[in-house]
Amino acid sequence: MEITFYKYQGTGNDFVMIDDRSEAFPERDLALVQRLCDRRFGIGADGLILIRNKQDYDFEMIYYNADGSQSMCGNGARCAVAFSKFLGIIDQRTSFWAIDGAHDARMAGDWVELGMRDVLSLSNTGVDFFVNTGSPHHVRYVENVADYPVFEEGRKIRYASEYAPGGTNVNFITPLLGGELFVRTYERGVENETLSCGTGVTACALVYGFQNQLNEVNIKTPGGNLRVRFTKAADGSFTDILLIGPAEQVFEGKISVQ
Ligand SMILES: N[C@H](CCC[C@H](N)C(=O)O)C(=O)O
Repeated sequence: MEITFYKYQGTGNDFVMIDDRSEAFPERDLALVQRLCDRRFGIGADGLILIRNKQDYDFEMIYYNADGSQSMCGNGARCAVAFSKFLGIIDQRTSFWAIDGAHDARMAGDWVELGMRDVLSLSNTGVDFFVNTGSPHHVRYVENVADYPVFEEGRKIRYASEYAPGGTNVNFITPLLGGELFVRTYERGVENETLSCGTGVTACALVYGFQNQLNEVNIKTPGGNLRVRFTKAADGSFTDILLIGPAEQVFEGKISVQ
């Protein structure tokens, strides 16, 4: 089977994107997903995204982590919107379907403004925080995230019994001067630090915004800068959440697989 794919990246979180409106891709073949995401034996990516038709929506995005597990992916969703524009499925605005439900988004030049699902509440876990922004996120403040052992410490929390059996993503944050946050993330399903995590920076922005009476947070990640806007309700919930950032097509390719 020959597969035409497009490689996209959103602040260094990278994805194999496939126009699968023909539904030819074997969506249960997780070994194939793992192979395509393998950085030595395949194309190489943090995840793989299928674009499919969906009644009542412009498209559906099906996201796989590199290990074949599925979740919502904020950076991947931004790339899916840019890819759908490239394919001519959408123009400037869209409503699409993902594993956590419907999302609205709009193109803003090379950036994408992605509507995230409402978040009902943050929770405390020890001195840390937990919030689900379409995928689960543990959030920990650290003294200097630039020098922090993200892989080692992130892995411990990801596999902690409190999160069994599904696990969680893990974000470490250090506030910078000027109200910006520096975030580094250990990602479940990639089982490593990624250069950024969209649902992760959204989780961090909600935690920081809640504590500092903000409704917009600029986030620095090793892969680039993102912005998160939201409305805090009196009941502790968050609505009108926007994840704003770039999405770039890096290259197009074909790959033959058995
Ligand atoms: N690894 C995450 C999904 C991808 C999240 C990340 N790539 C993003 O941009 O949101 C999980 O399994 O929950």
